[in-house]
Amino acid sequence: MEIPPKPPQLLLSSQFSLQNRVCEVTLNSAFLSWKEVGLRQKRTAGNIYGPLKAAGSHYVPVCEIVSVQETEEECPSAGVGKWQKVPQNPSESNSHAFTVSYVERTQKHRWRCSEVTFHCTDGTLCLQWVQAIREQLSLLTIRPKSLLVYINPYGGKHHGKRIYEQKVAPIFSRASIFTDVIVTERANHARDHLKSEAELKKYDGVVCVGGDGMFSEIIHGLISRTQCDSGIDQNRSDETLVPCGLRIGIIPAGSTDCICYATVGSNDPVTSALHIVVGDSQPMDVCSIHHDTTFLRYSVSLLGYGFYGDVLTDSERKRWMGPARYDISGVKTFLSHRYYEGTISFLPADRNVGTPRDKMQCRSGFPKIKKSSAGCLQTDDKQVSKDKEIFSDTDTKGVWQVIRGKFLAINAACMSCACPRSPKGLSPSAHLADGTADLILVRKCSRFDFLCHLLRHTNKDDQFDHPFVEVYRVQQFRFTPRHEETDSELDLREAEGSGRKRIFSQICKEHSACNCGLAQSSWNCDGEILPYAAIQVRVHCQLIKLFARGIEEQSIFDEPSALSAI
Ligand SMILES: CCCCCCCCCCCCC/C=C/[C@@H](O)[C@H](CO)NC(=O)CCCCCCCCCCCCCCC
Ligand SMILES: Nc1ncnc2c1ncn2[C@@H]1O[C@H](COP(=O)(O)OP(=O)(O)OP(=O)(O)O)[C@@H](O)[C@H]1O
Ligand SMILES: [Ca+2]
Repeated sequence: MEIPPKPPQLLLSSQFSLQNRVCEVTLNSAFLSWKEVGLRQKRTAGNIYGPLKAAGSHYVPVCEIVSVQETEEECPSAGVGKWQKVPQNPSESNSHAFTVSYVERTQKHRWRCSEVTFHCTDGTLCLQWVQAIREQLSLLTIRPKSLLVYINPYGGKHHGKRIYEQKVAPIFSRASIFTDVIVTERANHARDHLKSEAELKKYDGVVCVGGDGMFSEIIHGLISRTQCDSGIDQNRSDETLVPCGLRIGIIPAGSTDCICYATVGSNDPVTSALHIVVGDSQPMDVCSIHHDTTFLRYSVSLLGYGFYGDVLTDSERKRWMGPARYDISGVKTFLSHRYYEGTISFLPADRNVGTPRDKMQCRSGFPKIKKSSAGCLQTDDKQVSKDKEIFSDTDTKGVWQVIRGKFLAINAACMSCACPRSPKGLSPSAHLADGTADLILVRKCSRFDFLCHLLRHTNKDDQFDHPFVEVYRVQQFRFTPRHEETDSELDLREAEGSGRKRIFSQICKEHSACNCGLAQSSWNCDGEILPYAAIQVRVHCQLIKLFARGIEEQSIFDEPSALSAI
């Protein structure tokens, strides 16, 4: 039998003046609330974005209070018309106040730091309230007290430093969070510092101010450090990696900001800062990528060969353009319409984690998938080639599948990859922490068809609903470009019934322009180019944690049912 939750314990209740109106203010272990005295209570859902309101009542969850401070009262100085500070000593003054800063939800999953100031004539009462609220905040042990912050001054539009100083640092200081700030001086500065120098015991989390590339540096530093400390060899693709202890916060200041957008729902620095302050925690899957026995990189967002690899390769030469480089290179790559041949082998995920075609988007508070079910799936390394038509629930479990073909794009998304350019992302139903990635294969098709597919990244239509697009939820996969294919993979191509003569393995990087089928693309790994085309990829369930909570469906405090529970 489920034990009903204890009702919140009433801690304080007093009358204060708020904007020249008398309010009844109440603090219990769950909420700070206030309502105007004399107003008849009518229960309504109130403002859909604001704190919970019921006809003049306001409820702020204690866990969303940023801070509380005694406020220096100001009052008009007689005759002069100037405002003067009132002395702090209660005997010298009859006006006292305290200010509560709290999270307020606005549109598009954005959070703001709002303030409410309560006034009264009793200084001791004010002090009592400040202490009581602070005591409640001190019970929230999930909140970080000390953070290590890395700022990339050259990410996105080069605004990282300014964004941190003007929008984020004041919020951290209001929440009494201690910070050590490092402005990076070169690429990989943050990664190398985290890997070997940083005194991680001093901190409750690491914050990166920058884009996906900067986040990638942070996870590489933290994951490598954790494996090194635990004696794990990252070059072994079959190793079970040790999860990182420290949470990571992302202050978006990059060009795509996909990881921030897909885990918070917006790319707004203030929202991210507030998620850090309240101590949110969102586990996240990470892919490890190997070339034979060499570890290459980790990926959390997009691992893309073909189209997205070519966009990135071209855009790197245009870094000076800032975020616009991706659009220019995108159009150029689209027009070149290159396809690439190769073999994809993959190990399908358990069916209990859903499919990429279901409409179950990853949202905050969704039933969490237990790590054991997704992280420790049994694998059967038998290579069996099958066509997608004969896949079924029973015969694909634990069995490697092999697909050969000509592809415009091969994309693996460990999460939705939602970003301002593509608000639903590359795989709208991919989950942040289920131990799987969605493998999207876009076969050779006409330019027009490919454009239709790309357009669906920007609207509500199903981007997988094309005959030339296949999508699989996988735990592991490997890719072999055509010139490195083994005899059995080439046999498979012959078995496809093309009837053409077998073409022997041949390295043909120069053929990128002639579209003869021997061309080789590069992998775009979270915005970095991988040095090999032949790779093995494995998803590690919940290897890292973010200061985030996933995208909120809508404010839970907007629900009328939530009101009756109070
Ligand atoms: C017709 C409009 C179609 C628009 C389609 C937009 C789809 C955008 C999907 C973006 C998915 C991003 C996934 C995240 C990747 C990050 O780890 C990585 C590092 O930050 N960013 C990129 O690689 C940056 C990748 C940025 C790719 C931009 C591609 C733009 C394509 C434009 C094609 C236009 C065709 C027009 C024909 C006239
Ligand atoms: N001080 C620095 N000088 C030069 N490069 C740096 C510095 N600090 C970090 N970097 C590198 O800059 C690259 C890009 O940074 P970042 O990800 O912040 O911005 P972006 O590429 O504009 O955005 P996005 O990755 O979202 O597309 C990262 O790969 C990082 O390694
Ligand atoms: Ca996932």
